[in-house]
Amino acid sequence: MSEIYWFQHDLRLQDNPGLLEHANADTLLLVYVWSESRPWCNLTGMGAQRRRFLLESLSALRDDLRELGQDLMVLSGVAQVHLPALADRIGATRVGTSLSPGYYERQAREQVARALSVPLDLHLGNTLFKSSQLPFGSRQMPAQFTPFKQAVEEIAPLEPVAAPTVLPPPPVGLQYPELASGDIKPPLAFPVRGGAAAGQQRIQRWMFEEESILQYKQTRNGLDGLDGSSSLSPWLAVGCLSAREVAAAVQLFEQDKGSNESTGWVLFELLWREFFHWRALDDDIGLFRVGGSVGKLRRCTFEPRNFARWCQGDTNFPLVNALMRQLLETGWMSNRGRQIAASCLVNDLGIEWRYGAAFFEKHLLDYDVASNYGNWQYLAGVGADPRGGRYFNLEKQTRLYDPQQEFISKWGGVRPPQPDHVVDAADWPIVS
Ligand SMILES: Cc1cc2nc3c(=O)[nH]c(=O)nc-3n(C[C@H](O)[C@H](O)[C@H](O)COP(=O)(O)OP(=O)(O)OC[C@H]3O[C@@H](n4cnc5c(N)ncnc54)[C@H](O)[C@@H]3O)c2cc1C
Repeated sequence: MSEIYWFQHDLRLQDNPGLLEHANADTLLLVYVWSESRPWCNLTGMGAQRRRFLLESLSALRDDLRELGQDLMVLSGVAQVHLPALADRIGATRVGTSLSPGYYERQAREQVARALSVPLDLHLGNTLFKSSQLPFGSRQMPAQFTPFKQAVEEIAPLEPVAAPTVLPPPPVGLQYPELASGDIKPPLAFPVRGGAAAGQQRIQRWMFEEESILQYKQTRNGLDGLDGSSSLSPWLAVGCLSAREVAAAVQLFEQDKGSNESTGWVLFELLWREFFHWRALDDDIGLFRVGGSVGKLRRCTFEPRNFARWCQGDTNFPLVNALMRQLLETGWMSNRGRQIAASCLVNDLGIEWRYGAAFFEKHLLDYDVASNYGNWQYLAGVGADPRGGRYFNLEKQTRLYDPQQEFISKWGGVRPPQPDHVVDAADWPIVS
């Protein structure tokens, strides 16, 4: 009995129930299919730092698998071509993968399932809860966060499951292409490396050694560096860590060292992640519509020069320039930074939110379809925000979060002034 497990956003051995489901096969082929990002909103490809982090995560997973006598086949292209061909070649009786939100992810799964002559089994993904634990029916996911939180906050997240200690061997006679070797280094300003071990080390350091979690509520709005918040999202996004492991680590910390508002706030933020994940499953293509899943339109435009200036950190707003330069160099921006940069694009520059979301998608180390598009919709007032959008006054944000302008100065945010662009007939607002 030969089986295939298709890794997607779950690049780990520990707490991977989907992988465990295939641990009793006679032979097991482990595959990752790297599909290049689709061209979208005038953008193509993946930013250098995001690509580096993903490559490191794949390489670390492959090393972990090799210690168990297994291997990881990393293929470029589309899953619905590779997986059926491999399944036929090895005579697989079933293929498995874990659930990830997202319209394109669903389409890819369905195309694979149609092209296979054996079943495609779908396992628990990277969420705190499984769908049967949610107290609302599958199509009645709350539209806003507060009712969601109230409905789930008493439910205990699932316990993480241990990594397999043995795995079936891979089928014989297959070629494993070399992984591309990255020549990009992690930036000094945000020195994180992909891989499950690096993610676990980050939990250990931030929570248990430095106990920074105890001050999280006071420090989480900082703009720079690694330590204001957990910085666990890059590992969560590619699945080197599961949300259940992070929740379990916080609970262990609370048992050992005590809880306070800050420790509870990390769990609260994980619920935001959870909310956007379940919403994205419901919203499907609605996540990418200009008016969101509810079709709420706001007046906006697409002015290419202003968009280019925002992307390059060359606007008339020093704080936003610094944030965008930080993103370009490191693949990182703090939560407060993302809110400020997004508000600037949508409110100060009047540009359609999806262009900003697509730029974040390209560059963020922690790009996650549900959290990225969900947060952008929220900011733009076409998503889950009951207030119908957020405006962050840039002068006030600078006074509050960069009063000495150290962050602006570090990232070269002060740019020479530029004349206003001439508005021409091509600048009619987009209304649908
Ligand atoms: C415009 C915009 C785009 C965003 N895009 C992404 C994205 O692509 N991927 C992503 O993981 N997060 C995204 N976020 C949410 C948030 O900014 C990041 O999760 C957070 O900054 C990650 O840093 P951290 O791991 O130190 O988080 P912490 O503050 O330490 O929080 C712990 C965990 O809680 C979750 N979390 C925290 N805040 C949020 C939030 N607002 N929404 C959802 N989950 C949250 C994350 O998994 C995070 O790792 C976005 C926010 C905005 C405003």
